[in-house]
Parts: sequence; structure tokens; C-alpha cells
Amino acid sequence: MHVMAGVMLDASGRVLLAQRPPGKHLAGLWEFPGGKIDPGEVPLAALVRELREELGVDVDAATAVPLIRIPWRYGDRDLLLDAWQIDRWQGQPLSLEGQAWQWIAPDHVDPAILAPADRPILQALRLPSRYPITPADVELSAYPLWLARLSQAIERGERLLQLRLPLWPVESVRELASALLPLARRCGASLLLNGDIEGARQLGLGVGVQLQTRQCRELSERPLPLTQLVGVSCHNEAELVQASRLQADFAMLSPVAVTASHPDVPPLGWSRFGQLVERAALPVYALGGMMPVDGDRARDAGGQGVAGIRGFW
Ligand SMILES: Nc1nc2c([nH]c(=O)n2[C@H]2C[C@H](O)[C@@H](COP(=O)(O)OP(=O)(O)OP(=O)(O)O)O2)c(=O)[nH]1
Repeated sequence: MHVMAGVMLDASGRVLLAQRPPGKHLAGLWEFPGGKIDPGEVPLAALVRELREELGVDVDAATAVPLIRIPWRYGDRDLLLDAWQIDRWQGQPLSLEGQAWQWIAPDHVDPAILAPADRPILQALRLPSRYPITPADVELSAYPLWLARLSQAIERGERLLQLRLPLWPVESVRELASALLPLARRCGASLLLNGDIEGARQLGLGVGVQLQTRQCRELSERPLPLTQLVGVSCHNEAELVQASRLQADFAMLSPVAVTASHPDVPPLGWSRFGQLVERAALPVYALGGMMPVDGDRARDAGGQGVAGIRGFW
């Protein structure tokens, strides 16, 4: 079942959510307006039709931008939820089918009110397209330099940053995160600690964790509340499946291209990256040999964007 969902954003960046009516599948949960494609119907035409029927708005299909596609299973019902971002339409939304609806800032949406398949769509909307990671060879003596660099990165607009500093004692990485936290919270940025779940728990809001592949395999549930980000490092389809089982917010998939750090690992390439993203039920960043300019390529392949070290600082 191919279901189209319209992520309508108003001029102040709020998104329109509709409540599923009583008596229907997932009754009471909130969703993005849209619905099933009729037999023989073109997907975008179905979205335009659904938005006209449900809300009385007219959308020009050419202005809709693909956001993310989520394959999902509810019991015995398999669906592909195909979400498109819509910034322009004609007419004021009206509740033509009696559904309750609301405009709400994506950051204020409690994921628990959404239909489960919509939670990764909300994350795709919230997450940025760039994910810089600190270089692995940074010595502890460079603490002041990296405190300054990370502060500048947040000030210039980075919203997702990974502190991966394998040469540092874990306490020093936590101290760095703690020093950056007031600025990060003010700017709405998240600092992800590599592998340090306990540190993320202690530091709270504004700090998340980037799980290593081994940790993801060993965990049976999401290690942090929904208010703190959980990313997972993945290399194949099984790991992406496990990442969404854990209800991670996103995955990094690597290596997409040849990297200086692992020159002997065969890269996935963009076509394989695209295939794996297509089957993944969460936003996926491309990692490995990526530069910021590869962001468009990653998005064309269905990804959320690019993660990397070189070229991001
Ligand atoms: N329209 C829409 N459907 C969604 C979303 N998220 C989500 O899980 N779904 C599910 C709910 C339904 O199982 C399925 C199709 O939705 P629909 O809106 O066309 O279906 P419907 O109410 O006519 O379905 P039905 O009860 O008549 O089978 O997709 C979403 O954001 N928008």
C-alpha cells in the first residue's frame, strides 16, 4: 500500500498535523494529511487530490519536494509512507472530512502523539542536512582550540555535531560537551557523544549519543528518552533494520566513497547507498569520503544529507 503524506509548512515553519478519526486504523493518533494512491493514479496526483478532499487546498504538484519514504509494517498491513514537503498552496485549510487539525512547530511535536510511521518523518523534518564529526587524531592538548571551533560551528548554524575524540579520556569529552551546552541549547543544536550513553544521560537535553555498531547490536531498546537524539553507525541493511527497531532518530551509513581512514574497505557507492536508504525506515546520512558539497547527491539518493570530518570545519 503506497500512501502519500503532505508535510505542509507555513511561513513561520509550523507543520500541519491532522488527527485520525475514531473507528479508523490508528484512530486518535496524529498524521500528515494525505492518503492511499488509487489504482492507476500517479503518486503526486494522489497527494494533490487528498489535500483537496481533506483540506480544500490546491497544491501545484511541481512545487512539492520529496522529504523521505518510510517502509512500515502495522501488524499484517505493509505500507510505504511517501512524505513530500509542501511550502505553497492556495486556499485556507478547512476540515472537510471532520478531522481535527493543528499547526505546530516541528520542535514542539511530541513524537508519541504521531502514528508510529510518522515519527521518522518528523525527524527528517527536524534534522539538518549536515553532520560534522570531530577528527579522530585530535589530542587533549587541543581542548581550547576545539572548544572554540565547536562554538563557532554552532554560532554559524550547525545543528548536529558529533564529539568523537578517541584519544581523550571520557571525562574530558563530557567536560567539553558540558562547556558547549549552554550555547547549544540556546541555538537548538545537539551534541552527540560517540558511544557514551551514560555521559548523554548525565548531561541531558541538548546532548545525544552516536551508537557504535556493536552497541546497537547489543541493545534491545532505545537508550535515551525521545527528547535526546540517538544516531547509529551502520554499514548494511541488517544494521539499518536494527537501528529502526531501537527507534533511533537517524543512521549514518558508511563508507559511501573511499576514505583516507579505511582505504581497504570497499565503498558502497551512491547506487547501493540509494537502495539501502530506500529500504530504511529512518533518516540516513552518507558517511565516508564525503565533503559538504556531496549533500545534494546524498539527498538525490534519498538520504538526509552528509556526515564527515574533512571539509566540515
Ligand atoms: N494519510 C496518512 N496515512 C498514514 C500516515 N501515517 C500512517 O501510518 N498512515 C497510515 C494509516 C493507514 O493505515 C494508511 C492509509 O491512510 P489513509 O488515510 O488513506 O487511509 P484510510 O483512513 O482511508 O484507511 P482505511 O482505514 O480506510 O483503510 O496509512 C500519514 O501521515 N498520513
